Amino acid sequence: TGSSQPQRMLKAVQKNATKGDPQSVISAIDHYCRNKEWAMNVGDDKGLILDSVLTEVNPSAALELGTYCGYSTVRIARLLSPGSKLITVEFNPAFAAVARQIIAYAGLQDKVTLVEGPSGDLIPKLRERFGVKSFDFVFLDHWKDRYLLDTKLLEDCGLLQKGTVLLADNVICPGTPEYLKYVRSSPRYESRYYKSNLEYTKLEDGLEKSVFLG
Ligand SMILES: COCc1ccccc1-c1cc(O)c2[nH]cnc(=O)c2c1
Ligand SMILES: [Mg+2]
Repeated sequence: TGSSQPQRMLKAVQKNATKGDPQSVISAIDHYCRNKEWAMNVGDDKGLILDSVLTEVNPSAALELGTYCGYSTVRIARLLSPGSKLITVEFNPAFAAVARQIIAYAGLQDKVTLVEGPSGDLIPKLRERFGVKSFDFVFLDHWKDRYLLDTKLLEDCGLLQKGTVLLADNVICPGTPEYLKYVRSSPRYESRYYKSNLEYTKLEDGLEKSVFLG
């Protein structure tokens, strides 16, 4: 049996990036996925929007749903202020194993806690396990049919506070219609669409930024 795509991505990072240099890890993954093998990282186009929203929010407690190989984990963690933390949740153990190595290669392991398991089971345990009061920023990039369920779960667990920013990937492709309808119609959210491209393609995709109003 040969290597998996995540393992090939890790090899590309180890070959082409500089240990401890997050930007080189990001560039190595983007180069590999654009020129060798497409992969479902948020990518460089949408990544610039993620960077700008992240910089604006400057969260002390951030949550990512859907780690995959850790590309957006590295993009987020590299911009966190000292002492700020990112918790990232991944269901697939093979993805998590590669992500841990890519996050460590970037030198960001002290800012990131990777938790393996289903988001629906883990979200209610984040407070007791990690002492999280609430999140300032949430990046949704996992199963599209979990976006709305997990958003409601975060609300019900009191893990969102007035001003918390939710940023959702893939709201056009593959698409998250129920989630969009909810955040755009609920009086509890102020929502805005950032048009972009599906990673490494010319197809449309975008990010939806939704501020929780409390
Ligand atoms: C497995 O489908 C891959 C794919 C194929 C065609 C179009 C989009 C996607 C896609 C793109 C993404 O950024 C994604 N992000 C997170 N979880 C996903 O399942 C996901 C899927
Ligand atoms: Mg995505």
